[in-house]
Amino acid sequence: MENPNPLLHKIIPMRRTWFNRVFAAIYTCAIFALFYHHFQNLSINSNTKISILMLLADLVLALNSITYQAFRMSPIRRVVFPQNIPQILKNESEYPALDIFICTADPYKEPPMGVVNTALSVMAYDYPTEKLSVYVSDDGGSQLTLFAFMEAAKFARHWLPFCRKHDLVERCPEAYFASQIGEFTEGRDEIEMAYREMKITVEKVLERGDVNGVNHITADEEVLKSFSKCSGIDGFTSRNHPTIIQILLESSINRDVQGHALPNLIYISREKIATAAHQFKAGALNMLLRVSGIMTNAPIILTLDCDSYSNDPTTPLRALCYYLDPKIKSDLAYVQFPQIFHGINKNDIYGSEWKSYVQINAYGMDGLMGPNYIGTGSFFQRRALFGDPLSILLPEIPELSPDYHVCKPIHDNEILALADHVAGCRYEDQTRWGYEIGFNYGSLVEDFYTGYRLHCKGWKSILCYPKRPAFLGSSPIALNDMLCQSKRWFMGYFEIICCKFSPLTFGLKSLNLLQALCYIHYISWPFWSIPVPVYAFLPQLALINSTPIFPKVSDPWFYLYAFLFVGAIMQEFIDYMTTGGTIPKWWNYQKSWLIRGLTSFPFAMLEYILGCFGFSATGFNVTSKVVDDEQTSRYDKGYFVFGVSSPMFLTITMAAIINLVAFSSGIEQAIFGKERFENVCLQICLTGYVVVHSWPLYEAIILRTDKGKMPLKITLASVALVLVLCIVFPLLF
Ligand SMILES: O=c1ccn([C@@H]2O[C@H](COP(=O)(O)OP(=O)(O)O[C@H]3O[C@H](CO)[C@@H](O)[C@H](O)[C@H]3O)[C@@H](O)[C@H]2O)c(=O)[nH]1
Ligand SMILES: [Mn+2]
Repeated sequence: MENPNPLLHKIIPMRRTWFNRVFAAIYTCAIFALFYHHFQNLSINSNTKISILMLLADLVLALNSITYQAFRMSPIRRVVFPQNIPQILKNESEYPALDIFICTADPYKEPPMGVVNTALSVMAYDYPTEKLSVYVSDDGGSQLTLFAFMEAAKFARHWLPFCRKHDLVERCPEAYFASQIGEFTEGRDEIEMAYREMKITVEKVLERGDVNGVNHITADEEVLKSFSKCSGIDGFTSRNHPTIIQILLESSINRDVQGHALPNLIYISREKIATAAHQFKAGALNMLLRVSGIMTNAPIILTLDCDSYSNDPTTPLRALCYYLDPKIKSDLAYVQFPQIFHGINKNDIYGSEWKSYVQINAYGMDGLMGPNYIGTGSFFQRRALFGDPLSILLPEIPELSPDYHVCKPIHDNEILALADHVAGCRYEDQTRWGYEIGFNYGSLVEDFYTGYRLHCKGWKSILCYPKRPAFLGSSPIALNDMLCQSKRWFMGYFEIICCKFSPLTFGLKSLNLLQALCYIHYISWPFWSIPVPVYAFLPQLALINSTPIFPKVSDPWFYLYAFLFVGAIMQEFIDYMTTGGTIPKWWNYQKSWLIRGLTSFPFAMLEYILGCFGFSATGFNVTSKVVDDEQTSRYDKGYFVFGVSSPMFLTITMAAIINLVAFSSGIEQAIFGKERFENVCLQICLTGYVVVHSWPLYEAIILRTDKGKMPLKITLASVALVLVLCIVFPLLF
């Protein structure tokens, strides 16, 4: 007999929880002891300036470590059983509709073929086709992206049946053709040829920067019409143009080569004028929320970055395992899949996996109110973007309400006119969009902020972490790109700390305490710009000047320092290794924190402060997804890619140099007995730790000759600045 309530999901608590709790208690006590020691020191020490700086640094580290424990109080893992869904949903028509949002912003940083691949991979989902709608938002307002999508719509007619026929797992064409070399699949050669042809055409057009003159375009009148919208207007730029909506595929009309329905595919570039704030990605998402509301109004929405293609066609069914459970659905805002990247090198030299963020901490929040929203790979309940779980907040027009039933076809003139209206750049003026309805404005990490605000309203979220990654995205391989990306995030965190809804005030009141501590942990990341530079320069400069600043080996306080340092590192190490990490990756992740602490964090702080005084405008600088073969090969071999003369390289080069100097000086002092080894032991150990981490820098400064090495300008400037520091230090302290 069939089970009326088949099992869809299950929770598995993690075994280490008790150990975590005991450790948290001991570690917190040790931190309090440290501050006792600090204040004792302040009252007797002659060198108060150094002590105050060290105290400040330790305060930030303490806040970070204590809040870090919140993630470890009740971590859980979950399992889903999508194979049981057919017992509940007997017909395809019973499946809830799914609207998929893909955002892109610049055809030169985000190559249209990449965006097209993402779209094709989700159009081919194992899900009733008539229920799928893919909406592409193009903030670049580019005819090149539109052109690529017109080609993709034609290709989809072949690609979707091909995936279905061979039951492919890999449904992103580029990834499929790259992975299956040598295997025989019937019809593969033909379809690969069609794909390559499309790719060449699109790339040629991109190179020329213009679609006019491509032979088969001029033949098609419909196509001409939409392009004339893009380019026929005087002064048309990506920042100044009317709304462009192009229905590329309509499920009720278009068929694939086997006569099956195709999903809806709609291209939209919202209206832009120079004087209106367009709110970056959050603005784009809200526009998509409205346009999709008018056209299909699906109850479930998947948001994707242009580079996160689907790596598993069953993903929507996994999300459905939660949305089909009425007990869970009532206050479930989103099901978050982790952000996993392809193309990261073997030992992940930049720590780009963000393992603690993506995996370890996410399991921890999942046991509380749920993981934070990370902008991509998230299945939202549309209703959650309108008010709290108990009371719905209705938008200005009834057609935008999450429970409105659309009864006209997409191409209907009324629908199109209304869609055009709600995509207008003045539409949101004097409305609650971006503040109480939809995705939240006010932070460069709109994703994090939106998830946080939803949790504050009482919504929950769930982490779905299947073995096979559901999505794969791209991650920067040039160090400067990576640092600029983190800098943008940290500026976003600053905006959140300082806003009216800061987790430090509003969050603590509205959330469960542990969940609030998790959010505080993240928003306190930018303050790493205090301890890392302090610990990277101060003990070193003091060592060069033979000034001991930590307790000596015979002092009992020495063991406290040792415990705090080793304890923190070991906790991370255990977390890392028990979630499938390797030792080199863990080591590099440590390094990445030191690097960010000297670059992205302080630069974000500086830029944020300058911004407050009106000296710099904060903006969403899109991360480049262009693949540079030369850089990639260097990165794949495990080398840092410097190359450009970025000011952010100055601080890390300075730290590398000064630590080397201090380390040699410390060893010399110890050997020649000027300062007894036990007095400066901790300083020498710390300096040695940084020196070992700085190896890639020494290599890039001295040994490398390739284009990715450290520019000579940066090295010379750093040496000069280090000299200045060495001269100034004895005068100041
Ligand atoms: O004005 C804009 C700026 C960006 N985007 C899109 O936003 C996405 C993310 O941009 P990206 O440059 O890749 O930023 P990342 O830092 O890699 O993105 C991470 O961090 C962002 C918040 O800073 C989140 O929105 C993303 O989901 C998350 O992957 C891309 O698809 C862009 O096309 C827009 O649509 N409009
Ligand atoms: Mn990205």
